[in-house]
Amino acid sequence: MRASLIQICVDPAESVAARRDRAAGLVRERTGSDLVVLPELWTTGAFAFDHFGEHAEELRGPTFLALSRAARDAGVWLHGGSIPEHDAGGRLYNTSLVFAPDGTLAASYRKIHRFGFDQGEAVLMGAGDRLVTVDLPETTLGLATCYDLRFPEQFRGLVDAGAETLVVPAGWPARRAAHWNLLARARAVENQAYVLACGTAGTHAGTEQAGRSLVVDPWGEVLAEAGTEEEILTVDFDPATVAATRDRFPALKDRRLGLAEPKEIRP
Ligand SMILES: NC(=O)CCC(=O)C(=O)O
Repeated sequence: MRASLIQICVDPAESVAARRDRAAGLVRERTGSDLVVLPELWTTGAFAFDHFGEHAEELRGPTFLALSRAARDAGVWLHGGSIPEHDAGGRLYNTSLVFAPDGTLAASYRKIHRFGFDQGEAVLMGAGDRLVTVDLPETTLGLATCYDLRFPEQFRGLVDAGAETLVVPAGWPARRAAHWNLLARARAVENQAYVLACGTAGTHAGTEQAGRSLVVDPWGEVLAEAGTEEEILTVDFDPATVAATRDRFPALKDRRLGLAEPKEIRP
């Protein structure tokens, strides 16, 4: 299976409309890949909180249409990264869109863990409450977005739902690049799954982006890693390695669920 991660540069000097056209063009050039992945909130920038409302779209808005056509033209599965979505009531969500090769929407996923503590995304956007997997002919994708990477229970839930390839679009900042790499590898090792982690390049809202997109195999080996600039990372991987790894080293079978609550021990 061939995956291409488009680590696009989010530069405030480029308009959202221009970046949308450019991203669609980059997807069209990936004919021959099975799966193409874009990062989190690449239209606005994940840290451009002040612009979330201005650039929010209904689910089937301009970015949806551009990505749907690009997926169809390229004949690829497309994880279109995420958009700032507004629902009918005007509530915002950080929503990922996955398209089938005929351009139809295969799945959408609203980011569950919002970043910012009491600021930014955490107060501006609503939280998703649904784990999402997507069946491709070769593998089952499990969806998560950026800050979700810090919450292993979400990934275990995806694995329990059948996920073998965990896809994580992100807008991860450069100052925590070491966490990005470590957490992506940890999620791959503990879940014995592929991790496709696609970030952005550039600096927006004063936040330098890490780039450093990576693909990790179920044994924790980094198959490919991008630099810090705009780049397309293309990797061939064998989805059958997930089952082979889980058979050879069946740690997932040794889980101890439903343990008793800790007892208070008095001296
Ligand atoms: N957009 C994000 O979710 C950023 C997450 C982040 O910076 C971190 O977890 O660190």
